[in-house]
Amino acid sequence: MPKVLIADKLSPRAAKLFEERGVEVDVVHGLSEEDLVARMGDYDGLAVRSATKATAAVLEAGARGRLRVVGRAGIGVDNIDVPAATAHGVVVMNTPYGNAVTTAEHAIAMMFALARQLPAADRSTQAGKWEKSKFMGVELSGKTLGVIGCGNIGSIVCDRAHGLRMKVVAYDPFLSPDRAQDLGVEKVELEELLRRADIITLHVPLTDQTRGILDAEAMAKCRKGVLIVNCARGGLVVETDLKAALESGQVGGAALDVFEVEPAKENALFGTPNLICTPHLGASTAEAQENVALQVAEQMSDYLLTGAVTNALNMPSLTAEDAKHLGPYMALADQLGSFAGQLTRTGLKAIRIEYEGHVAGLNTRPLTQAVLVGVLRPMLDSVNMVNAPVLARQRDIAVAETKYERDCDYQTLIRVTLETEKQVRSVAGTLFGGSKPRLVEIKDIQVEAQLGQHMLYLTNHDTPGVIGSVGRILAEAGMNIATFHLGRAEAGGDAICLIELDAEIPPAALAEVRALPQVLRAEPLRF
Ligand SMILES: NC(=O)C1=CN([C@@H]2O[C@H](COP(=O)(O)OP(=O)(O)OC[C@H]3O[C@@H](n4cnc5c(N)ncnc54)[C@H](O)[C@@H]3O)[C@@H](O)[C@H]2O)C=CC1
Ligand SMILES: O=C(O)C(=O)COP(=O)(O)O
Repeated sequence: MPKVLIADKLSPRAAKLFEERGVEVDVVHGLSEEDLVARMGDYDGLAVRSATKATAAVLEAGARGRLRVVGRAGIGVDNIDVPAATAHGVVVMNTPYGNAVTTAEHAIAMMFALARQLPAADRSTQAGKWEKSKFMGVELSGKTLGVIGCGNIGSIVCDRAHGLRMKVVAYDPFLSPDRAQDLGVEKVELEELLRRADIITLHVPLTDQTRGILDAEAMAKCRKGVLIVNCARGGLVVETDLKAALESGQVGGAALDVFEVEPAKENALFGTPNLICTPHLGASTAEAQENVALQVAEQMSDYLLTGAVTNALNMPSLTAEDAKHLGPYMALADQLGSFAGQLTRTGLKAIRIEYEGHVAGLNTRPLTQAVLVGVLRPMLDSVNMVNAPVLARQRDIAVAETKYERDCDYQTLIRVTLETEKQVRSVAGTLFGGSKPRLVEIKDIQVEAQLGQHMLYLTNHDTPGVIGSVGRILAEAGMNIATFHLGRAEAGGDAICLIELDAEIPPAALAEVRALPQVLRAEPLRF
Protein backbone atom coordinates (compact mmCIF):
# COMPACT_ATOMS: atom_id res chain seq x y z
CA MET A 1 0.00 0.00 0.00
CA PRO A 2 1.48 3.41 -0.92
CA LYS A 3 2.15 5.76 1.99
CA VAL A 4 2.15 9.57 2.09
CA LEU A 5 3.24 12.18 4.60
CA ILE A 6 1.08 15.29 5.06
CA ALA A 7 3.66 17.74 6.39
CA ASP A 8 1.59 20.98 6.51
CA LYS A 9 -1.82 21.94 7.85
CA LEU A 10 -4.25 20.58 5.24
CA SER A 11 -7.99 20.17 5.64
CA PRO A 12 -8.62 16.77 7.34
CA ARG A 13 -10.59 15.84 4.23
CA ALA A 14 -7.22 15.14 2.52
CA ALA A 15 -6.21 12.42 4.99
CA LYS A 16 -9.70 10.95 4.77
CA LEU A 17 -9.62 10.86 0.98
CA PHE A 18 -6.18 9.23 0.93
CA GLU A 19 -7.44 6.51 3.29
CA GLU A 20 -10.62 5.96 1.31
CA ARG A 21 -8.53 5.50 -1.85
CA GLY A 22 -6.27 2.95 -0.12
CA VAL A 23 -3.26 5.17 0.58
CA GLU A 24 -1.75 5.07 4.07
CA VAL A 25 -1.25 8.54 5.64
CA ASP A 26 0.88 10.06 8.38
CA VAL A 27 0.11 13.64 9.40
CA VAL A 28 3.09 15.32 11.06
CA HIS A 29 3.49 19.11 11.04
CA GLY A 30 6.47 21.33 11.77
CA LEU A 31 9.24 18.90 10.82
CA SER A 32 12.70 20.41 10.40
CA GLU A 33 14.72 19.72 7.24
CA GLU A 34 16.77 17.23 9.24
CA ASP A 35 13.63 15.39 10.44
CA LEU A 36 12.28 15.29 6.90
CA VAL A 37 15.55 13.93 5.53
CA ALA A 38 15.49 11.20 8.17
CA ARG A 39 11.89 10.17 7.43
CA MET A 40 11.42 10.86 3.72
CA GLY A 41 12.65 7.49 2.43
CA ASP A 42 9.61 5.77 4.04
CA TYR A 43 7.05 7.61 1.90
CA ASP A 44 5.83 7.38 -1.68
CA GLY A 45 4.32 10.87 -1.49
CA LEU A 46 4.76 14.16 0.36
CA ALA A 47 1.90 16.67 0.62
CA VAL A 48 2.72 20.27 1.57
CA ARG A 49 1.45 23.87 1.55
CA SER A 50 3.98 26.72 1.74
CA ALA A 51 5.50 26.12 5.19
CA THR A 52 7.42 22.89 4.53
CA LYS A 53 10.47 23.30 2.35
CA ALA A 54 11.01 20.34 0.03
CA THR A 55 14.73 21.03 -0.42
CA ALA A 56 17.21 19.14 -2.61
CA ALA A 57 18.38 17.22 0.50
CA VAL A 58 14.82 16.19 1.40
CA LEU A 59 14.07 15.10 -2.16
CA GLU A 60 17.30 13.19 -2.50
CA ALA A 61 16.65 11.35 0.76
CA GLY A 62 13.13 10.56 -0.44
CA ALA A 63 14.26 9.35 -3.83
CA ARG A 64 16.85 7.06 -2.21
CA GLY A 65 13.84 5.42 -0.64
CA ARG A 66 10.47 5.31 -2.44
CA LEU A 67 9.40 8.93 -2.92
CA ARG A 68 7.59 9.39 -6.26
CA VAL A 69 5.45 12.48 -5.88
CA VAL A 70 5.30 15.81 -4.05
CA GLY A 71 1.87 17.45 -4.00
CA ARG A 72 1.46 21.17 -3.27
CA ALA A 73 -2.02 21.95 -1.90
CA GLY A 74 -1.95 25.39 -3.47
CA ILE A 75 -0.31 27.17 -6.38
CA GLY A 76 3.20 28.51 -5.70
CA VAL A 77 5.92 25.86 -5.68
CA ASP A 78 8.79 28.11 -4.65
CA ASN A 79 9.13 26.00 -1.46
CA ILE A 80 9.82 22.92 -3.59
CA ASP A 81 13.13 22.44 -5.38
CA VAL A 82 11.50 21.39 -8.66
CA PRO A 83 14.79 20.89 -10.60
CA ALA A 84 16.04 18.61 -7.80
CA ALA A 85 12.73 16.70 -7.83
CA THR A 86 13.02 16.33 -11.61
CA ALA A 87 16.61 15.12 -11.36
CA HIS A 88 15.46 12.44 -8.89
CA GLY A 89 12.43 11.41 -10.92
CA VAL A 90 9.93 12.79 -8.41
CA VAL A 91 6.77 14.25 -9.94
CA VAL A 92 5.74 17.66 -8.55
CA MET A 93 2.04 18.56 -8.71
CA ASN A 94 0.16 21.64 -7.62
CA THR A 95 -3.53 22.53 -7.54
CA PRO A 96 -4.11 25.55 -9.75
CA TYR A 97 -7.57 27.22 -9.55
CA GLY A 98 -8.54 25.68 -6.16
CA ASN A 99 -7.60 28.76 -4.15
CA ALA A 100 -7.63 31.35 -6.96
CA VAL A 101 -11.01 32.96 -6.13
CA THR A 102 -10.15 33.13 -2.44
CA THR A 103 -6.78 34.77 -3.15
CA ALA A 104 -8.33 37.25 -5.60
CA GLU A 105 -10.88 38.13 -2.93
CA HIS A 106 -8.08 38.73 -0.44
CA ALA A 107 -6.44 41.15 -2.88
CA ILE A 108 -9.75 43.00 -3.27
CA ALA A 109 -10.19 43.04 0.52
CA MET A 110 -6.68 44.49 0.87
CA MET A 111 -7.54 47.15 -1.70
CA PHE A 112 -10.62 48.23 0.27
CA ALA A 113 -8.68 48.08 3.53
CA LEU A 114 -6.09 50.46 2.05
CA ALA A 115 -8.60 52.80 0.41
CA ARG A 116 -10.53 53.25 3.66
CA GLN A 117 -7.69 52.61 6.17
CA LEU A 118 -9.85 50.01 7.85
CA PRO A 119 -7.29 48.43 10.22
CA ALA A 120 -6.13 51.81 11.61
CA ALA A 121 -9.71 53.09 11.85
CA ASP A 122 -10.67 49.94 13.73
CA ARG A 123 -7.79 50.28 16.20
CA SER A 124 -8.57 53.97 16.77
CA THR A 125 -12.30 53.43 17.24
CA GLN A 126 -11.83 50.56 19.67
CA ALA A 127 -9.38 52.77 21.59
CA GLY A 128 -12.31 55.17 22.09
CA LYS A 129 -10.89 57.96 19.87
CA TRP A 130 -13.69 58.46 17.30
CA GLU A 131 -11.30 60.12 14.78
CA LYS A 132 -13.84 60.62 12.02
CA SER A 133 -11.91 63.29 10.10
CA LYS A 134 -8.55 61.49 10.34
CA PHE A 135 -9.70 58.57 8.20
CA MET A 136 -10.72 60.27 4.99
CA GLY A 137 -10.65 57.59 2.29
CA VAL A 138 -10.61 57.34 -1.49
CA GLU A 139 -13.37 55.96 -3.68
CA LEU A 140 -12.42 52.97 -5.86
CA SER A 141 -15.06 53.57 -8.50
CA GLY A 142 -13.53 55.24 -11.55
CA LYS A 143 -9.94 54.62 -10.39
CA THR A 144 -7.38 52.78 -12.53
CA LEU A 145 -6.24 49.38 -11.24
CA GLY A 146 -2.91 48.14 -12.59
CA VAL A 147 -2.77 44.34 -12.55
CA ILE A 148 0.72 42.86 -12.87
CA GLY A 149 0.25 39.23 -13.93
CA CYS A 150 -3.07 38.34 -15.52
CA GLY A 151 -3.25 34.57 -15.02
CA ASN A 152 -5.84 32.70 -12.96
CA ILE A 153 -5.88 35.02 -9.96
CA GLY A 154 -5.13 38.25 -11.86
CA SER A 155 -8.06 37.56 -14.22
CA ILE A 156 -10.48 37.08 -11.32
CA VAL A 157 -9.24 40.34 -9.80
CA CYS A 158 -9.91 42.08 -13.15
CA ASP A 159 -13.44 40.70 -13.19
CA ARG A 160 -14.17 41.84 -9.63
CA ALA A 161 -12.63 45.26 -10.33
CA HIS A 162 -15.01 45.74 -13.25
CA GLY A 163 -17.86 45.10 -10.81
CA LEU A 164 -16.47 47.98 -8.75
CA ARG A 165 -16.54 50.15 -11.87
CA MET A 166 -12.75 50.47 -11.96
CA LYS A 167 -10.70 50.84 -15.13
CA VAL A 168 -8.23 47.97 -15.46
CA VAL A 169 -4.84 48.02 -17.17
CA ALA A 170 -2.78 44.84 -17.16
CA TYR A 171 0.87 44.04 -17.69
CA ASP A 172 1.54 40.42 -18.62
CA PRO A 173 3.79 39.60 -21.60
CA PHE A 174 2.02 36.25 -21.98
CA LEU A 175 -1.49 37.72 -22.12
CA SER A 176 -2.81 37.46 -25.68
CA PRO A 177 -4.67 40.45 -27.15
CA ASP A 178 -7.79 38.23 -27.55
CA ARG A 179 -7.73 37.19 -23.91
CA ALA A 180 -7.20 40.81 -22.85
CA GLN A 181 -10.24 41.77 -24.90
CA ASP A 182 -12.31 38.94 -23.36
CA LEU A 183 -11.30 40.14 -19.90
CA GLY A 184 -12.14 43.73 -20.82
CA VAL A 185 -8.70 44.95 -19.80
CA GLU A 186 -6.26 47.21 -21.57
CA LYS A 187 -2.97 45.39 -22.12
CA VAL A 188 -0.07 47.78 -21.48
CA GLU A 189 3.68 47.74 -20.91
CA LEU A 190 4.95 47.91 -17.34
CA GLU A 191 6.09 51.55 -17.70
CA GLU A 192 2.61 52.63 -18.77
CA LEU A 193 0.96 50.67 -15.97
CA LEU A 194 3.25 52.33 -13.42
CA ARG A 195 2.49 55.75 -14.88
CA ARG A 196 -1.29 55.32 -14.99
CA ALA A 197 -2.36 53.13 -12.06
CA ASP A 198 -3.92 54.53 -8.90
CA ILE A 199 -3.65 51.09 -7.33
CA ILE A 200 -1.26 48.30 -8.33
CA THR A 201 -1.90 44.64 -7.49
CA LEU A 202 0.64 41.86 -8.12
CA HIS A 203 -0.31 38.38 -9.32
CA VAL A 204 2.89 36.99 -10.87
CA PRO A 205 5.04 34.11 -9.64
CA LEU A 206 8.42 34.97 -8.15
CA THR A 207 10.98 34.34 -10.91
CA ASP A 208 14.28 35.88 -11.97
CA GLN A 209 12.26 38.23 -14.22
CA THR A 210 9.76 39.30 -11.56
CA ARG A 211 12.00 39.52 -8.47
CA GLY A 212 12.06 43.18 -7.39
CA ILE A 213 9.65 44.20 -10.18
CA LEU A 214 8.52 46.99 -7.84
CA ASP A 215 11.79 48.56 -6.69
CA ALA A 216 12.68 52.21 -5.92
CA GLU A 217 13.04 53.03 -9.62
CA ALA A 218 9.65 51.53 -10.51
CA MET A 219 7.92 53.17 -7.54
CA ALA A 220 9.40 56.55 -8.53
CA LYS A 221 7.62 56.21 -11.91
CA CYS A 222 4.22 55.74 -10.24
CA ARG A 223 1.63 58.40 -9.51
CA LYS A 224 2.34 60.03 -6.16
CA GLY A 225 0.31 58.29 -3.46
CA VAL A 226 -0.15 55.06 -5.44
CA LEU A 227 -1.51 52.13 -3.41
CA ILE A 228 0.25 48.75 -3.69
CA VAL A 229 -1.25 45.31 -2.94
CA ASN A 230 0.91 42.18 -2.90
CA CYS A 231 -0.89 38.88 -2.38
CA ALA A 232 1.48 36.95 -4.68
CA ARG A 233 5.01 36.46 -3.35
CA GLY A 234 7.45 38.29 -1.10
CA GLY A 235 10.41 39.53 -3.10
CA LEU A 236 8.29 41.03 -5.89
CA VAL A 237 8.32 44.34 -4.01
CA VAL A 238 11.71 45.39 -2.60
CA GLU A 239 10.86 45.86 1.06
CA THR A 240 13.54 48.45 1.92
CA ASP A 241 12.54 50.53 -1.14
CA LEU A 242 8.87 50.27 -0.17
CA LYS A 243 9.64 51.50 3.35
CA ALA A 244 11.37 54.59 1.96
CA ALA A 245 8.55 55.23 -0.55
CA LEU A 246 5.89 54.92 2.18
CA GLU A 247 7.84 57.29 4.43
CA SER A 248 8.23 59.86 1.65
CA GLY A 249 4.57 59.58 0.61
CA GLN A 250 5.48 58.51 -2.95
CA VAL A 251 3.53 55.34 -2.11
CA GLY A 252 0.33 56.23 -0.27
CA GLY A 253 -0.24 52.81 1.24
CA ALA A 254 0.73 49.17 0.86
CA ALA A 255 -1.03 45.97 1.79
CA LEU A 256 1.19 42.91 1.99
CA ASP A 257 0.15 39.31 2.49
CA VAL A 258 3.57 37.91 1.60
CA PHE A 259 7.13 38.78 2.66
CA GLU A 260 10.70 38.29 1.57
CA VAL A 261 11.28 36.08 4.65
CA GLU A 262 8.41 34.01 6.02
CA PRO A 263 7.18 33.52 8.63
CA ALA A 264 7.66 37.31 8.91
CA LYS A 265 7.95 37.63 12.66
CA GLU A 266 10.33 40.57 12.35
CA ASN A 267 10.44 42.84 9.34
CA ALA A 268 11.96 46.28 8.78
CA LEU A 269 8.63 47.41 7.29
CA PHE A 270 6.61 46.75 10.43
CA GLY A 271 5.42 50.00 11.98
CA THR A 272 5.75 52.02 8.74
CA PRO A 273 2.75 54.35 8.22
CA ASN A 274 -0.06 53.23 5.90
CA LEU A 275 1.09 49.62 5.87
CA ILE A 276 -1.35 46.74 6.27
CA CYS A 277 -0.02 43.21 6.76
CA THR A 278 -1.58 39.75 6.88
CA PRO A 279 0.31 36.48 7.53
CA HIS A 280 0.11 34.84 4.06
CA LEU A 281 -3.66 34.47 4.38
CA GLY A 282 -4.43 34.73 0.65
CA ALA A 283 -5.55 31.10 0.35
CA SER A 284 -6.90 30.75 3.86
CA THR A 285 -10.63 30.22 3.57
CA ALA A 286 -12.46 27.06 4.49
CA GLU A 287 -13.64 26.73 0.89
CA ALA A 288 -10.22 27.11 -0.73
CA GLN A 289 -8.53 24.84 1.78
CA GLU A 290 -11.10 22.14 1.20
CA ASN A 291 -10.69 22.51 -2.58
CA VAL A 292 -6.90 22.26 -2.58
CA ALA A 293 -6.72 19.50 0.05
CA LEU A 294 -9.17 17.28 -1.82
CA GLN A 295 -7.57 18.06 -5.17
CA VAL A 296 -4.04 17.29 -4.02
CA ALA A 297 -5.10 14.06 -2.29
CA GLU A 298 -7.00 12.99 -5.39
CA GLN A 299 -4.14 13.80 -7.78
CA MET A 300 -1.50 12.12 -5.60
CA SER A 301 -3.65 9.00 -5.07
CA ASP A 302 -4.37 8.80 -8.80
CA TYR A 303 -0.68 8.93 -9.58
CA LEU A 304 0.36 6.44 -6.93
CA LEU A 305 -2.45 3.99 -7.67
CA THR A 306 -3.06 4.31 -11.43
CA GLY A 307 -0.12 6.24 -12.88
CA ALA A 308 -2.43 9.11 -13.95
CA VAL A 309 -0.66 12.48 -13.95
CA THR A 310 -2.59 15.75 -13.46
CA ASN A 311 -1.24 19.28 -12.92
CA ALA A 312 2.37 18.14 -12.77
CA LEU A 313 5.07 20.74 -13.30
CA ASN A 314 7.62 18.24 -14.56
CA MET A 315 5.62 15.55 -16.43
CA PRO A 316 3.05 15.61 -19.24
CA SER A 317 -0.52 14.94 -18.13
CA LEU A 318 -1.76 11.39 -18.41
CA THR A 319 -5.24 10.11 -17.55
CA ALA A 320 -5.79 6.75 -15.83
CA GLU A 321 -7.45 5.60 -19.08
CA ASP A 322 -4.38 6.78 -21.08
CA ALA A 323 -2.09 5.03 -18.61
CA LYS A 324 -3.97 1.75 -19.24
CA HIS A 325 -3.95 2.08 -23.07
CA LEU A 326 -0.36 3.28 -23.20
CA GLY A 327 1.01 0.48 -21.00
CA PRO A 328 2.10 -1.92 -23.81
CA TYR A 329 3.27 1.01 -25.95
CA MET A 330 5.40 2.28 -23.07
CA ALA A 331 7.21 -1.08 -23.05
CA LEU A 332 7.66 -0.92 -26.84
CA ALA A 333 8.88 2.71 -26.72
CA ASP A 334 11.36 1.89 -23.98
CA GLN A 335 12.64 -1.19 -25.88
CA LEU A 336 13.09 0.72 -29.14
CA GLY A 337 14.90 3.54 -27.35
CA SER A 338 17.02 1.11 -25.43
CA PHE A 339 17.89 -0.89 -28.55
CA ALA A 340 18.95 2.24 -30.43
CA GLY A 341 20.75 3.70 -27.40
CA GLN A 342 22.79 0.56 -26.74
CA LEU A 343 24.08 0.58 -30.32
CA THR A 344 25.05 4.25 -30.24
CA ARG A 345 28.67 4.90 -29.47
CA THR A 346 29.33 8.40 -30.81
CA GLY A 347 27.88 11.82 -29.93
CA LEU A 348 24.11 11.82 -30.21
CA LYS A 349 22.70 14.89 -31.97
CA ALA A 350 19.04 14.18 -32.56
CA ILE A 351 16.28 11.70 -31.77
CA ARG A 352 13.30 11.54 -34.11
CA ILE A 353 10.26 9.54 -33.15
CA GLU A 354 7.55 8.72 -35.70
CA TYR A 355 4.17 7.39 -34.67
CA GLU A 356 2.09 5.70 -37.36
CA GLY A 357 -1.40 4.17 -37.40
CA HIS A 358 -3.25 3.53 -34.11
CA VAL A 359 -0.55 4.88 -31.82
CA ALA A 360 -0.62 8.24 -33.64
CA GLY A 361 -4.11 8.81 -32.21
CA LEU A 362 -2.93 8.38 -28.60
CA ASN A 363 -1.30 10.76 -26.12
CA THR A 364 2.26 10.22 -27.35
CA ARG A 365 4.15 12.59 -25.04
CA PRO A 366 4.69 9.92 -22.36
CA LEU A 367 5.80 7.51 -25.11
CA THR A 368 8.37 10.02 -26.34
CA GLN A 369 9.65 10.28 -22.79
CA ALA A 370 9.83 6.49 -22.54
CA VAL A 371 11.89 6.42 -25.78
CA LEU A 372 14.24 9.05 -24.31
CA VAL A 373 14.63 7.01 -21.13
CA GLY A 374 15.50 3.95 -23.22
CA VAL A 375 18.00 5.85 -25.38
CA LEU A 376 19.71 7.62 -22.50
CA ARG A 377 19.80 4.74 -20.00
CA PRO A 378 23.02 3.19 -21.39
CA MET A 379 24.73 6.60 -20.91
CA LEU A 380 23.05 7.84 -17.73
CA ASP A 381 22.07 5.68 -14.78
CA SER A 382 19.93 8.42 -13.29
CA VAL A 383 17.56 8.90 -16.23
CA ASN A 384 13.83 8.45 -15.66
CA MET A 385 10.47 9.52 -17.13
CA VAL A 386 10.56 12.82 -15.27
CA ASN A 387 14.08 14.02 -16.01
CA ALA A 388 14.65 12.51 -19.49
CA PRO A 389 13.63 15.64 -21.49
CA VAL A 390 15.80 17.87 -19.27
CA LEU A 391 18.81 15.55 -19.62
CA ALA A 392 18.37 15.46 -23.42
CA ARG A 393 18.19 19.26 -23.55
CA GLN A 394 21.27 19.62 -21.36
CA ARG A 395 23.15 17.46 -23.86
CA ASP A 396 21.91 19.47 -26.86
CA ILE A 397 20.07 16.44 -28.21
CA ALA A 398 17.22 17.65 -30.41
CA VAL A 399 14.02 15.64 -29.92
CA ALA A 400 11.26 15.69 -32.54
CA GLU A 401 8.07 13.70 -32.73
CA THR A 402 5.89 13.26 -35.83
CA LYS A 403 2.52 11.56 -36.11
CA TYR A 404 1.16 9.95 -39.27
CA GLU A 405 -2.36 8.67 -39.12
CA ARG A 406 -1.95 7.32 -42.70
CA ASP A 407 -2.14 3.61 -43.45
CA CYS A 408 1.10 1.73 -42.97
CA ASP A 409 2.15 -1.91 -43.29
CA TYR A 410 1.35 -2.37 -39.64
CA GLN A 411 -1.76 -1.28 -37.78
CA THR A 412 0.46 0.59 -35.41
CA LEU A 413 4.15 1.47 -35.55
CA ILE A 414 6.76 3.46 -33.65
CA ARG A 415 10.01 4.31 -35.46
CA VAL A 416 12.97 5.75 -33.54
CA THR A 417 15.77 7.38 -35.53
CA LEU A 418 19.00 8.44 -33.88
CA GLU A 419 21.30 10.90 -35.58
CA THR A 420 24.86 10.88 -34.33
CA GLU A 421 27.95 12.76 -35.47
CA LYS A 422 28.68 9.87 -37.84
CA GLN A 423 25.42 8.24 -38.93
CA VAL A 424 21.64 8.07 -38.94
CA ARG A 425 20.10 4.81 -37.66
CA SER A 426 16.52 3.80 -37.21
CA VAL A 427 14.61 1.00 -35.56
CA ALA A 428 10.87 0.39 -35.66
CA GLY A 429 8.46 -1.79 -33.73
CA THR A 430 4.82 -2.69 -33.38
CA LEU A 431 2.52 -4.48 -30.95
CA PHE A 432 1.43 -8.01 -31.80
CA GLY A 433 -2.02 -8.90 -30.55
CA GLY A 434 -2.31 -5.32 -29.25
CA SER A 435 0.08 -5.90 -26.39
CA LYS A 436 3.30 -7.73 -27.31
CA PRO A 437 6.22 -5.50 -28.42
CA ARG A 438 7.98 -6.69 -31.59
CA LEU A 439 10.87 -5.15 -33.51
CA VAL A 440 10.00 -5.13 -37.22
CA GLU A 441 12.71 -3.01 -38.83
CA ILE A 442 16.34 -2.26 -38.08
CA LYS A 443 18.37 0.08 -40.30
CA ASP A 444 15.64 -0.18 -43.01
CA ILE A 445 15.98 -3.97 -42.98
CA GLN A 446 12.85 -5.98 -42.21
CA VAL A 447 13.25 -8.39 -39.28
CA GLU A 448 10.76 -9.67 -36.80
CA ALA A 449 12.10 -10.06 -33.31
CA GLN A 450 10.93 -10.23 -29.75
CA LEU A 451 13.42 -8.77 -27.30
CA GLY A 452 14.45 -10.89 -24.32
CA GLN A 453 16.71 -10.02 -21.39
CA HIS A 454 19.95 -11.14 -23.11
CA MET A 455 20.32 -10.51 -26.82
CA LEU A 456 23.18 -10.71 -29.28
CA TYR A 457 22.97 -8.30 -32.22
CA LEU A 458 25.03 -9.02 -35.32
CA THR A 459 25.46 -7.24 -38.61
CA ASN A 460 27.14 -9.29 -41.30
CA HIS A 461 27.59 -9.89 -45.01
CA ASP A 462 24.85 -12.12 -46.33
CA THR A 463 27.06 -15.09 -47.22
CA PRO A 464 26.52 -18.78 -46.48
CA GLY A 465 27.75 -20.22 -43.17
CA VAL A 466 27.18 -17.34 -40.75
CA ILE A 467 24.34 -19.00 -38.85
CA GLY A 468 26.29 -22.25 -38.63
CA SER A 469 29.49 -20.59 -37.37
CA VAL A 470 27.71 -18.44 -34.78
CA GLY A 471 25.60 -21.44 -33.65
CA ARG A 472 28.75 -23.54 -33.21
CA ILE A 473 30.55 -20.86 -31.12
CA LEU A 474 27.51 -20.40 -28.88
CA ALA A 475 27.05 -24.18 -28.46
CA GLU A 476 30.73 -24.62 -27.56
CA ALA A 477 30.33 -21.88 -24.94
CA GLY A 478 27.33 -23.78 -23.52
CA MET A 479 24.92 -20.97 -24.49
CA ASN A 480 21.31 -21.91 -25.05
CA ILE A 481 19.61 -20.02 -27.90
CA ALA A 482 16.02 -19.00 -27.14
CA THR A 483 15.15 -17.31 -30.44
CA PHE A 484 17.03 -16.53 -33.66
CA HIS A 485 15.85 -13.77 -35.99
CA LEU A 486 17.29 -12.86 -39.39
CA GLY A 487 16.83 -10.09 -41.90
CA ARG A 488 18.67 -8.75 -44.93
CA ALA A 489 18.56 -5.79 -47.28
CA GLU A 490 18.93 -7.96 -50.39
CA ALA A 491 20.51 -11.29 -51.28
CA GLY A 492 24.26 -11.01 -50.73
CA GLY A 493 23.92 -7.55 -49.14
CA ASP A 494 23.89 -6.34 -45.54
CA ALA A 495 22.22 -8.68 -43.09
CA ILE A 496 21.12 -8.54 -39.45
CA CYS A 497 20.89 -11.27 -36.91
CA LEU A 498 19.21 -10.95 -33.48
CA ILE A 499 19.72 -13.87 -31.14
CA GLU A 500 18.02 -14.24 -27.78
CA LEU A 501 20.17 -16.12 -25.29
CA ASP A 502 19.28 -17.64 -21.92
CA ALA A 503 22.24 -15.87 -20.29
CA GLU A 504 24.82 -13.20 -21.08
CA ILE A 505 27.37 -14.25 -23.71
CA PRO A 506 30.83 -14.87 -22.17
CA PRO A 507 33.55 -12.42 -23.39
CA ALA A 508 35.62 -15.20 -25.08
CA ALA A 509 32.65 -16.40 -27.16
CA LEU A 510 31.83 -12.78 -28.06
CA ALA A 511 35.42 -12.24 -29.24
CA GLU A 512 35.19 -15.41 -31.36
CA VAL A 513 31.94 -14.22 -32.98
CA ARG A 514 33.52 -10.82 -33.67
CA ALA A 515 36.48 -12.55 -35.29
CA LEU A 516 34.30 -14.33 -37.88
CA PRO A 517 35.18 -12.88 -41.30
CA GLN A 518 31.55 -12.31 -42.33
CA VAL A 519 30.66 -10.47 -39.08
CA LEU A 520 30.82 -6.68 -39.23
CA ARG A 521 29.61 -5.97 -35.73
CA ALA A 522 28.55 -8.07 -32.72
CA GLU A 523 27.01 -6.40 -29.66
CA PRO A 524 25.50 -7.98 -26.58
CA LEU A 525 22.32 -6.09 -25.61
CA ARG A 526 20.32 -6.21 -22.37
CA PHE A 527 16.64 -5.46 -21.91
N1 LIG B 1 -1.05 34.81 -1.00
C1 LIG B 1 -1.41 33.58 -1.20
O1 LIG B 1 -1.79 32.87 -0.27
C2 LIG B 1 -1.40 33.02 -2.57
C3 LIG B 1 -0.50 33.44 -3.50
N2 LIG B 1 -0.51 32.90 -4.75
C4 LIG B 1 0.47 33.38 -5.71
O2 LIG B 1 -0.19 34.12 -6.73
C5 LIG B 1 0.60 34.10 -7.90
C6 LIG B 1 -0.24 33.97 -9.14
O3 LIG B 1 -1.00 32.78 -9.12
P1 LIG B 1 -1.90 32.35 -10.38
O4 LIG B 1 -2.64 33.50 -10.89
O5 LIG B 1 -2.63 31.15 -9.99
O6 LIG B 1 -0.76 31.94 -11.40
P2 LIG B 1 -0.86 31.90 -12.99
O7 LIG B 1 0.28 31.08 -13.43
O8 LIG B 1 -2.24 31.52 -13.43
O9 LIG B 1 -0.62 33.41 -13.40
C7 LIG B 1 0.62 34.03 -13.35
C8 LIG B 1 0.64 35.05 -14.46
O10 LIG B 1 1.86 35.78 -14.36
C9 LIG B 1 2.30 36.04 -15.67
N3 LIG B 1 3.72 36.34 -15.69
C10 LIG B 1 4.75 35.46 -15.59
N4 LIG B 1 5.92 36.14 -15.67
C11 LIG B 1 5.60 37.45 -15.79
C12 LIG B 1 6.39 38.62 -15.90
N5 LIG B 1 7.73 38.57 -15.90
N6 LIG B 1 5.75 39.80 -16.00
C13 LIG B 1 4.40 39.86 -15.99
N7 LIG B 1 3.60 38.78 -15.92
C14 LIG B 1 4.21 37.58 -15.81
C15 LIG B 1 1.97 34.79 -16.44
O11 LIG B 1 1.88 35.03 -17.82
C16 LIG B 1 0.62 34.42 -15.85
O12 LIG B 1 -0.43 34.93 -16.63
C17 LIG B 1 1.60 32.95 -7.69
O13 LIG B 1 2.85 33.49 -7.35
C18 LIG B 1 1.09 32.24 -6.49
O14 LIG B 1 2.08 31.61 -5.78
C19 LIG B 1 -1.40 31.95 -5.12
C20 LIG B 1 -2.34 31.49 -4.23
C21 LIG B 1 -2.39 31.97 -2.87
O1 LIG C 1 -1.11 28.59 -3.16
C1 LIG C 1 -0.22 29.44 -2.97
O2 LIG C 1 0.62 29.75 -3.82
C2 LIG C 1 -0.11 30.08 -1.67
O3 LIG C 1 0.71 30.96 -1.53
C3 LIG C 1 -0.94 29.60 -0.54
O4 LIG C 1 -0.05 29.31 0.52
P1 LIG C 1 -0.54 28.43 1.76
O5 LIG C 1 -0.97 27.11 1.24
O6 LIG C 1 -1.69 29.16 2.40
O7 LIG C 1 0.62 28.33 2.69
